[in-house]
Amino acid sequence: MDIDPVRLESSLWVGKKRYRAALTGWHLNWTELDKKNRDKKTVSVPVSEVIGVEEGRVQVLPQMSVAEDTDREFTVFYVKRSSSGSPYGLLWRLGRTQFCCPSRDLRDQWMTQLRIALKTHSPSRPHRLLVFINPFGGKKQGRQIYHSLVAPLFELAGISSHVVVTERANQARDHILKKDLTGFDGVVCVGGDGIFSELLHGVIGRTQQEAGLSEHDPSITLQSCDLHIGIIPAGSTDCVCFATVGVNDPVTSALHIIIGDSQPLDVCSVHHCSSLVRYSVSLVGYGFYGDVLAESERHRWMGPLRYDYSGAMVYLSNRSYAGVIQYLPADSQLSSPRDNTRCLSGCSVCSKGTERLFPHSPGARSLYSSHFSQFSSDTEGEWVSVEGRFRAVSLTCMSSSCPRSPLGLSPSAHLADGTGDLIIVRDTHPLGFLTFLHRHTSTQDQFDLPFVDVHRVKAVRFSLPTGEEEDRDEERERVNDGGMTEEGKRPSRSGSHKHLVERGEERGQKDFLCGLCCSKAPTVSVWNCDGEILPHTEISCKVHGQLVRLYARGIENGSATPTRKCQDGHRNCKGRCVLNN
Ligand SMILES: CCCCCCCCCCCCC/C=C/[C@@H](O)[C@H](COP(=O)(O)O)NC(=O)CCCCC
Ligand SMILES: Nc1ncnc2c1ncn2[C@@H]1O[C@H](COP(=O)(O)OP(=O)(O)O)[C@@H](O)[C@H]1O
Ligand SMILES: [Ca+2]
Repeated sequence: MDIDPVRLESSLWVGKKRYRAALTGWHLNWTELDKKNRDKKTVSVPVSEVIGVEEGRVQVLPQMSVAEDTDREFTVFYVKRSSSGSPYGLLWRLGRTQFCCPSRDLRDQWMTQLRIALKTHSPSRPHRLLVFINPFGGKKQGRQIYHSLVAPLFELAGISSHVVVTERANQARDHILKKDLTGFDGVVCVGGDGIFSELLHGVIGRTQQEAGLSEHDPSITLQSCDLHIGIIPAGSTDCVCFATVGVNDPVTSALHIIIGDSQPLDVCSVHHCSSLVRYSVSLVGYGFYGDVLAESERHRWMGPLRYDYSGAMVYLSNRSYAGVIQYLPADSQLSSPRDNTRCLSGCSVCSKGTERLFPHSPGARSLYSSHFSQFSSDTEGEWVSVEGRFRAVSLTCMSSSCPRSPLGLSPSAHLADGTGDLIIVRDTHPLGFLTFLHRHTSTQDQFDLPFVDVHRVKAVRFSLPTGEEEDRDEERERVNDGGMTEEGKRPSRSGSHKHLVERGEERGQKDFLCGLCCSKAPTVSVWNCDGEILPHTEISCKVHGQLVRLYARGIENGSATPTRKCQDGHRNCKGRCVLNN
């Protein structure tokens, strides 16, 4: 049993009020005392959420400065939860309390003990970070967001950072793959899902290189990555941040990074023939989502609004595509995409996933993962095949919630359970499809429609129906031209973009406004892989459980995240009634 002794207790002043302050191993508490020494209200801060301790009365913004140092005062900075701002996740803010001690000696004791407690109880905090800013992401405010909101917090927490403002697409990915990363505890991006994806590819690629594993072999169990990834949201969709933190807020994310939170994340690898094409964490989508992305690339100047405009255009173009989907179902005893649960911080489904994946001590984790993970059984089971015409085919490893769809593409998906959710929207009339899309914006169940199916899966394959297979020469040409860089066949984002937009035009996707009046609709769509167009139509996907780690902790339970009504009509039961039955 852990013993949590009181290390220091004394009477301190905050402003004109007297407090009894106590530092235990795990918590810093201060209780207001009335004139008769009776307890009034107590503030309790876990040591793991203390950001920093400074001598004197200190302020941080606009820059760190000592307002006054009477040699008996010290200031404690900590995480303070604020309920305002978002109904979906808790905003974190920097709390600050200035204490005054009866003597300088006591002040020094408090400072020393607090700093020792921080070191002892927060061993996973980063000391040195490599930060990539995409100056063109979202509303182009990445630089300003980092320097005004994030850098002062890192400085306060004693984190040193090396900042790279990117000058081209893929610079962050290449940097992580090739440069010396000695001394860095983690990598951070300031931007959207695209720059995050660069970090994801860099970190996974580098880890496999160092482990001597080939990323191209779909049958291999990849090595999970130790280098953590942090996301400061400054992009257009910011889905990965929203789905792992619950809000898109730079200060909240910076505080999660500082305290060294750690959230494992499932990753889907996408292959074509025997080559890796890309990794994805949020969306691998064909049909509607692919078409929206292809169309939106033409309207980048609109910023984040490009997706709304393109979404409307693609909807009006009323398209469906023929295809053959094969999937390998996950164990339906463990969870289901329709069990009405939410993956929240400390999720028990994901914890069971961790036990299955890494049943031994943390030290044995990497050895175990490469030999015995559940994914040694990822090819076990019966493949199921579905052929038809589809409005949309989507695979997501997480809920993919974002401001546009606060509960996400699959509200009950889990961040780290080793599975993905496959959502199949068969061809239907325009009003039916509009109902499906519209339900993403409310708490109505988008899966409760006769033309929609959802399956929890370990792997998925997509091919064109016999007679409509992709032209092999065209495939080869695209791979050589746009999809990969020369070194080690790693996927290239920008190259593939332009090429695929052009290729899309050849395929009849000239302009959706034109598509509305043209009678000849294209026979194939493109794949949207976390906001990038893939250079292939026929792909196979495999989910790798907990392959990477983010500086996050999942969505905290305190937030009033609205859930769907369960089968018994309860709201916010979070599936408990279903699970209890
Ligand atoms: C009538 C109302 C229709 C509303 C439909 C809402 C459906 C929203 C689902 C959003 C899923 C988001 C999955 C995440 C994808 C991102 O990785 C990707 C790139 O983001 P970024 O790098 O920040 O640009 N974003 C998209 O592909 C946008 C999809 C938008 C679809 C409308
Ligand atoms: N300096 C740069 N110039 C051009 N493109 C860049 C640069 N840095 C990153 N990118 C690319 O920009 C794309 C979009 O970035 P992202 O940060 O996701 O913004 P958004 O969310 O607005 O799409 C990504 O594909 C990323 O690789
Ligand atoms: Ca998952």
